[in-house]
Amino acid sequence: MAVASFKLQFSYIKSQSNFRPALSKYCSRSGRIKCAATTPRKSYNITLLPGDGIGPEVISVAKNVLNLAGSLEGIEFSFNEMPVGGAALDLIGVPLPEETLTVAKQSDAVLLGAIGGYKWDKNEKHLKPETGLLQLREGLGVFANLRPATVLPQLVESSTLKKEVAEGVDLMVVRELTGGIYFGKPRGFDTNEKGQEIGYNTEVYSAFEIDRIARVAFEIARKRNGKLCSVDKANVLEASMLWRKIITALASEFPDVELSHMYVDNAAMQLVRNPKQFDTIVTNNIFGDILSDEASMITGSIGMLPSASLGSSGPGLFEPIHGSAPDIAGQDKANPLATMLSAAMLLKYGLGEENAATRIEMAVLDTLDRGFRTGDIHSFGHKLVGCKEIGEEVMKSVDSGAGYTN
Ligand SMILES: NC(=O)c1ccc[n+]([C@@H]2O[C@H](COP(=O)([O-])OP(=O)(O)OC[C@H]3O[C@@H](n4cnc5c(N)ncnc54)[C@H](O)[C@@H]3O)[C@@H](O)[C@H]2O)c1
Ligand SMILES: CC(C)[C@H](C(=O)O)[C@@H](O)C(=O)O
Repeated sequence: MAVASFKLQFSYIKSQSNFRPALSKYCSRSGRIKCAATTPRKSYNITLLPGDGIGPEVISVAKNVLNLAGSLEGIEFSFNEMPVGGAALDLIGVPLPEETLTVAKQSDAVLLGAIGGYKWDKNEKHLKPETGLLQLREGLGVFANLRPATVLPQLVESSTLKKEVAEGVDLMVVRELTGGIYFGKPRGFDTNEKGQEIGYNTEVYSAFEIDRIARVAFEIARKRNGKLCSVDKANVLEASMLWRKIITALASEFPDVELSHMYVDNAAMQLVRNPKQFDTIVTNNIFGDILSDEASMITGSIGMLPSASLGSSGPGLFEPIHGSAPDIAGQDKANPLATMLSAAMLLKYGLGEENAATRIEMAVLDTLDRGFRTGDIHSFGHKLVGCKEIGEEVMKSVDSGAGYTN
């Protein structure tokens, strides 16, 4: 089937032509979320953070695709590759070196692979690769994490859900990324009154943090299908009670958006029961982490889901939602499509280069149309290839402009 006919498959993409001006309107009103570059430029500095495990493998092919799609649109990139996570621990002794954060902050956008691995799992908290990633998100101030989950017609068979359940699923998880239990204090280890060891964390949200992520989510829902589901645990947690109160109060500013609320346990169940009921989901940091992994599997594989993390100023951070996959690292088995689609989000949300982004998206669809699959999305009758080969196939599709009509 022709790629062009699938141009609307990524509805988060479809909505972008409307989304960006809407975001700009939002920016000028509240000044709380970064707008992509307003003055078109043709030369950008990109910080590449390959990280650990399959991170370097997926970044290597995504970088080539980004470069080629950019060059076809007259865009030049200069890449600065910096260490983060376990790679930085091994090299410098900390999971986020100061220089990495400085270079990232000075760039136009940041593309990250993944961090983490068995080697560092027993490290103290401040020496864990994951701590480096959280410091990076905090340091860049990227509070809004957009995780689109779209079931592509080519991959319906790769979903573990029945065809009729998975087909046509197209949702966006808007995850709050710099607050909640990930960052809340007090936290730590101690001993209780019985002399037993304890570990504790704090789920805390200010009205300000809820308001700013909710505004982003309402704007996104408005430009998609006008449905926003706020997921919380307001039957138990005070932080969720405030979350629900603030979001409910905000709804009057968005009369065109149909707001609903759902407890997270029910949402987890509903996502596999009837995922098509969801359009845009807004939720806190930890629920968003879990629900987006769950949503990824509806689409066939966690190796398909990209993400964009945006703040009120400075560069955005773009990364696949998967981890470093130590079980397949170094074996050329990783699916790099999530990272390529993250590169497309970088072009679109981070730089305002919609045409180059569309070139990548269409090339991914064309490659799938031509039957190429990595192991995680492979099904009968398709060509099983590795990370490098599917990367080369996507490059061919970008080069030929298959499915791309400007
Ligand atoms: N953003 C990040 O960098 C990030 C996200 C999640 C986990 N992690 C870290 O990654 C490490 C491993 O975590 P995990 O195993 O829980 O999650 P994971 O996402 O790395 O892997 C889960 C499963 O999905 C598979 N998988 C993941 N990405 C894939 C891809 N692109 N292609 C094919 N298969 C893929 C893996 O092989 C594995 O079986 C941990 O150290 C964790 O902290 C990092
Ligand atoms: C590695 C970890 C810190 C991270 C998170 O929990 O946010 C990961 O699961 C993700 O979703 O990017």
